[in-house]
Amino acid sequence: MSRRILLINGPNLNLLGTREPSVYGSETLADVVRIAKANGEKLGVIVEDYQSNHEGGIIDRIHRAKKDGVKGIIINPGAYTHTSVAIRDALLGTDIPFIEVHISNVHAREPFRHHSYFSDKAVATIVGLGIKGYEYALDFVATSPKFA
Ligand SMILES: O=C(O)[C@@H]1C=C(O)[C@@H](O)[C@H](O)C1
Repeated sequence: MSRRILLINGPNLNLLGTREPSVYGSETLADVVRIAKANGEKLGVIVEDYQSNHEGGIIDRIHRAKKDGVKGIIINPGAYTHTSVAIRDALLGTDIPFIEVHISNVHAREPFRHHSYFSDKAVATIVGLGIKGYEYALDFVATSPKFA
């Protein structure tokens, strides 16, 4: 059975394409999802996608992923990166390995963006590579035994 991978994007990432293009680029979230699903086909994995501006929705989706047999999560928590113990706990509580992705280089931005509640528990973090970061993450999640 194909490996199931969940792509989660947090708040304001639905605005990609028009949101601060100098920081986040001009591609849309639909572009990110389309590319991920196409690459998933090539890699022989099933890519599910979810975006929410609400912390509880993200938590509930992570809980459901466990039940659904998702083997890996690629998550850009958006601003919740810097605030959400609750989403951290959902990932730890379901024990699904994950890669943290940020489109921008958060370490080169405002100090409050330098801390993540996720990075120490992530298999890997990819920051500053634009939406390409999602592609690199999927390549790894689809092929690494860490997500088998
Ligand atoms: O670069 C990104 O993808 C992250 C996206 C956001 O929405 C910000 O709140 C984060 O601080 C950075």
